[in-house]
Amino acid sequence: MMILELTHLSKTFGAQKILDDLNYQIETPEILALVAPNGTGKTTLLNIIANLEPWDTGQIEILDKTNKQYQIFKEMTYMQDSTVLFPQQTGLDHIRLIQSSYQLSTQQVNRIIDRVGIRNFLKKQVKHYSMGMKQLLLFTLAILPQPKLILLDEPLNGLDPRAINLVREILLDYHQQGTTIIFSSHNLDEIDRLTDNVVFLAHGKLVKPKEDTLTAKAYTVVLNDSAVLKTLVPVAALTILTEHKAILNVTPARFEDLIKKLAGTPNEILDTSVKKLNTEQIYFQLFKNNRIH
Ligand SMILES: Nc1ncnc2c1ncn2[C@@H]1O[C@H](COP(=O)(O)OP(=O)(O)OP(=O)(O)O)[C@@H](O)[C@H]1O
Repeated sequence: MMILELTHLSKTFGAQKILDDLNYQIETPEILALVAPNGTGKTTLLNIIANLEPWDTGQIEILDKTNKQYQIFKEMTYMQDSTVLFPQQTGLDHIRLIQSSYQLSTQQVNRIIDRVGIRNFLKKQVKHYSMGMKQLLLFTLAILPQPKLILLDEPLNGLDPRAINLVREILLDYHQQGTTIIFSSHNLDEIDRLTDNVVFLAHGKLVKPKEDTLTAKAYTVVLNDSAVLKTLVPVAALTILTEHKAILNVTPARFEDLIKKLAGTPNEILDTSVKKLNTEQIYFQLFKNNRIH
């Protein structure tokens, strides 16, 4: 069964092309992070997947059903931003609404409330919630039905480190039980803690960096005089750590070339370690000026 299938998806707002013949498939349960600069179209894409926003062309299938069938919401939930909450209602009112829509047992609901640890403020009206409290309520609402697919739009926003840890643990648990999680975030360190499965929305497409598509690797090298690298490596690709140690962001071919050039000289590279690029490094490669439009 296909969990999510996006086929030839396009969307424009005026002159701005948000999605451009985008194709993407998820076949097995995964945790997928969606990353792009502000205003690129992450929320728009999630809204379109949930059929809350019209799109121009293309098809979306969720668990082998078109997303135009409202039944998809039996198997999928979507954590949007806090504007979807009702300020006059309590947290508990929101939870009861989900409980009755999905016919969840009180035992299941209580277990999840306690796991997220939000019981102490559930009787307050949402208008009196802090941003983090709203986020935790929204998160609880999204996980309550234990769906097969959860979309989360910036779920970590406004959460303190303990809450972030908790959300991470719960998402990992759900994933282990077979739930697919797609979340957007600007918190790149947190993304790396949660998953190494990251897609970047760039030029209207979802770009997945694979080993062979990475144009650079980070090499940490030890040599006699690290300053000598300034004459051989583009400044932007070089971070000098100490007199003898530097980090190079260069392609494998360029690195090999450098080793050959320095071999047998007083500045021969004495030791090397290679690090896979983290999401932040890939982000800055893809979105050089933090803008793609
Ligand atoms: N209803 C709309 N009408 C016109 N333009 C819109 C509309 N909704 C969104 N946009 C534009 O589409 C672009 C993508 O917006 P979107 O909210 O999807 O970005 P995002 O990647 O989620 O951004 P952020 O990281 O800031 O949350 C933005 O330039 C935004 O101004």
